Amino acid sequence: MTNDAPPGPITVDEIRRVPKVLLHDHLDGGLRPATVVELADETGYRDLPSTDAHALSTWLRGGAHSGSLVRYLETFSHTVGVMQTQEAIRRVARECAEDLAADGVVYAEVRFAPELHVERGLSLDAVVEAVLDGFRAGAAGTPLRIRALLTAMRHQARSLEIAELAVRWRDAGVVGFDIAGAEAGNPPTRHLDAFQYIQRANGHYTIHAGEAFGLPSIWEAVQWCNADRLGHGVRIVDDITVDPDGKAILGDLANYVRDVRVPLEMCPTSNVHTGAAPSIERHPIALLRRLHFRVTVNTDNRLMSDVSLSSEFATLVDVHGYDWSDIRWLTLNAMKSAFLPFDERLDLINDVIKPGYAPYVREELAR
Ligand SMILES: O=c1[nH]cnc2c1ncn2[C@H]1C[C@H](O)[C@@H](CO)O1
Ligand SMILES: [Zn+2]
Repeated sequence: MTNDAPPGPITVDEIRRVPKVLLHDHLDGGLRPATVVELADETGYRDLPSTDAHALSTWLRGGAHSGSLVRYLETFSHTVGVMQTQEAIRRVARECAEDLAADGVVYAEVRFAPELHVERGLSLDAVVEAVLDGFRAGAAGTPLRIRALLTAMRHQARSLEIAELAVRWRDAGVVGFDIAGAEAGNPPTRHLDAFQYIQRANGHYTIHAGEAFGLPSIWEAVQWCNADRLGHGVRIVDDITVDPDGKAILGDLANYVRDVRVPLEMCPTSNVHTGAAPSIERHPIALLRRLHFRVTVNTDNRLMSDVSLSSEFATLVDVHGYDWSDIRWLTLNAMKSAFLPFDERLDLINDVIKPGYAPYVREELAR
């Protein structure tokens, strides 16, 4: 319910000005196109499909909008290709923080796979160090608080090593662990030892699941691996049927995910590009939000999908009629689901997010 809001439709500029929270964003999926070109030149990376920033971004976006996760992932070889020195990684991380701050993001968890950045001899620790340095420099003097998640590639066998790395850097800006990459054929239980290691260390992890593969992947992530959150999780709708008069009937897994409030890191535009959802109009986010799953809205890959967090919200406003109350609800969901300590989450909710939406949504009427 919107009230006290300025008259007229909600614009992307207005959305940019309210505080937002981003839980699912890949560092190597969010470079500025000009930076890719400049870093290729500086680091001697010769395989770019174009050295013109505009043509390159068109090429990357064309490849990403393929309807297939595997094809989508192929575009990352070029961004990862230019992120093989500490200097380059530091710059990408700094610009990432600057771009998120300029978009009005007040809290972000940005993920990357350290094992992809060691082609020229960097150690895993040196990669993490460079990212955290860059984040600090980019967020300095802005309201943005930015943390890192370490991702292990699910088709590789380094997840335990990456989990150990995440625990080693936990007090310096790394707040969690993740697995990503081609989902089909690489189920979460392949990495059970890594998840259990994090759990024994009282850490947190999210798992990409229910994107390119369906309910068995979500079931494994939740019931075998104990995921704190699900990356995407869109295919949970396969466990929900809606009868002709609109009543939803949930299966056991969907009920469980909703009952224990497993956060869903939804990335609407990316899901259309990888074929996980047929269109924004028919994206499961509408049903899942209506059924009060713990839905959050995210960007996934700002470069490949040509989005920002503000533009994702604006798309939901345009296509699904979301109002300020929806945007606030989704933002609070994200903040509650962050891997930040409870007292810091509470402070951000009470001191930053609620006041930021106060001109648009009256607290007692918020849904
Ligand atoms: O949406 C995704 N699903 C699975 N893997 C992904 C997605 N977006 C990016 N990745 C992969 C490619 C990157 O190189 C890696 C680490 O950020 O994570
Ligand atoms: Zn992702």
